[in-house]
Amino acid sequence: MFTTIYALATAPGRSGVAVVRISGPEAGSALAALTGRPLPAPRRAVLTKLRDPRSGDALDDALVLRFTAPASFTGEDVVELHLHGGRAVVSGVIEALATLPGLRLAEPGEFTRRAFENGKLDLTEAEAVADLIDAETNAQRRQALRQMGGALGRLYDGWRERLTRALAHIEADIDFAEDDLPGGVADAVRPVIAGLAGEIAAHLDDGGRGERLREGLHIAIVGAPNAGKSSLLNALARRDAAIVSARAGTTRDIIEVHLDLGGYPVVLADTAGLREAAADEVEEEGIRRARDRAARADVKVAVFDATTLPDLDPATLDLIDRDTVVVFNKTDLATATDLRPDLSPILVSARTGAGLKALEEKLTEFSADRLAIGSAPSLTRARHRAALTECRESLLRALDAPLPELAAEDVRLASRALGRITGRVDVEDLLDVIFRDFCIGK
Ligand SMILES: Nc1nc2c(ncn2[C@@H]2O[C@H](COP(=O)(O)OP(=O)(O)OP(=O)(O)O)[C@@H](O)[C@H]2O)c(=O)[nH]1
Ligand SMILES: [K+]
Ligand SMILES: [Mg+2]
Repeated sequence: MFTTIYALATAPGRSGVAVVRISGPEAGSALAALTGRPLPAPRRAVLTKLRDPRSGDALDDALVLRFTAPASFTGEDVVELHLHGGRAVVSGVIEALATLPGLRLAEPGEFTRRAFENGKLDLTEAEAVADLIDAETNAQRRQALRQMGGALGRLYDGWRERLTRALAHIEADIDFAEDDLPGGVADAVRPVIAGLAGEIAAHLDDGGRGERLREGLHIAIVGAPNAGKSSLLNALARRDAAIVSARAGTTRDIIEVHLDLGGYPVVLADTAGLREAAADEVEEEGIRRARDRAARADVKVAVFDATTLPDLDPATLDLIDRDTVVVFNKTDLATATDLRPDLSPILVSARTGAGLKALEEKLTEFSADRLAIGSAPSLTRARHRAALTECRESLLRALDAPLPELAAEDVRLASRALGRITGRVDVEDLLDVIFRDFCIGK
């Protein structure tokens, strides 16, 4: 039997309204203890006085709402207290709840975990709840909502069903086999397994867009010292995030800002200027980090100082590849900027703001290309990727198995790997890891 848990479900701090959520068998009696009145009808908001059950002290005039099991988010009896969002109101109610028997403060993610354990959500849907709460851009919200609606879970469950039928087929073959039957997987099942292995491979081969969309596209600004990288970062972020100075070698650490580019999440990084002769070991380390970040970035912005044209910094030129946007900066000072059309440079001035819109549009284009989600749901977590890779490997082994018994075992393993993604098979060991990422009250 579950204990009854409670927590502030809204962000801590002063607010217009704060919601305290209670879930478990004692939720109703906790509400009665606070109001001193009979329980209101389920799903009906009622305005009522809340009092400390020990002292009778008035705590708030609150809107209260209850849901009865199993028709609630967690599948248990649930009470929501919509309080005035003052610190003393919230702490008074939380302290009053702590004195009631059978109640305790919820752990991070415990409400959602209970929803999973009570069969209200599969694991991919539970993960999507966390993603929706964390969503900062439109594209992230769309992906989270789709997954929360069960799109990903249905895809994996559908695959699992096909495997279950294939397995039944193989097992029937084993049971009814004549002695002289050829070994391995029967011809009827072979295309089913091969087809599924192919679909999983295609699903895995999505360039990681679902995972990237959750985390943001990593864009690194690179270039020679004083090219104006930090100035450009500040202009794009519309705030003074990085120090700008006329001294070459100003930036050492990586400075990150989070941007919303046309609905796509981007992590834009400013880096140390690249040069051979670093002034000291700190700058040297900065340059090492810059190169490392450039190598790991999804997209690079290579910044050149337009006033030195036609000379272009060779170290920066070296980094240009198909994932690079080339920028000529300081065009407010330069006259000849029509050089090197082969690089398709975007002409900007971080100082005047000229060309920044074109640069933003170009980066939005890159983001859309790498993050846009198609009609099929994309996998969103390394956990899913690992399980799907394992599933596919088992299927390929099944196709090569010399005996139907061995093929059956591989198909069983494949099905188990899929079941662990949605939580259809035993996943007790995973739950702590998955729900650890949630905060208290979710
Ligand atoms: N006129 C003009 N000056 C610029 C422009 N962008 C940057 N600057 C100046 O160029 C100098 C260097 O700018 P930073 O943004 O610090 O250059 P950086 O590439 O980050 O330099 P490091 O961090 O040292 O590698 C500063 O004096 C800026 O004010 C621009 O578009 N026009
Ligand atoms: K500088
Ligand atoms: Mg800088």
